[in-house]
Amino acid sequence: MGKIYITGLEVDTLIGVYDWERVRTTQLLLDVTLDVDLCAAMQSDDVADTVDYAKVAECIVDVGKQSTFELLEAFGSKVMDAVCEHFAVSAITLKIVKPNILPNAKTVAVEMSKERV
Ligand SMILES: Nc1nc2c(c(=O)[nH]1)N=C([C@H](O)[C@@H](O)CO)CN2
Repeated sequence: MGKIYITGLEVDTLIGVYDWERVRTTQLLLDVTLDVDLCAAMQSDDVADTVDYAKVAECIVDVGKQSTFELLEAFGSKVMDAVCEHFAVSAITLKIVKPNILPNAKTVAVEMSKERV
């Protein structure tokens, strides 16, 4: 086994509870950790034998373009479902950072994880 990380992935999406958040998209920053079997690619040096992190990033950006959730939790659930559906990961951990949204905090964030059943 092994892990693949994507950090600080910029994802624009319509998200938020309040009316003022729903008139334009917000940029979120995502940290993604994927549990992946890396053994084949360690031997073959072939991207076809692993999870291509560029394709995962593309998939997540697409989810953002298509989503209109209120809560980070619901958006995160959709992201994890999409990654587990399209890629050979045994688990995913996702941290979603929403910067500059509270007047007295730099960022807010939620973290969640999902294991393939
Ligand atoms: N646990 C959460 N709390 C809140 C969320 C959220 O997504 N998860 N969102 C909001 C608002 O949309 C926030 O961005 C502005 O106050 C509030 N609380």
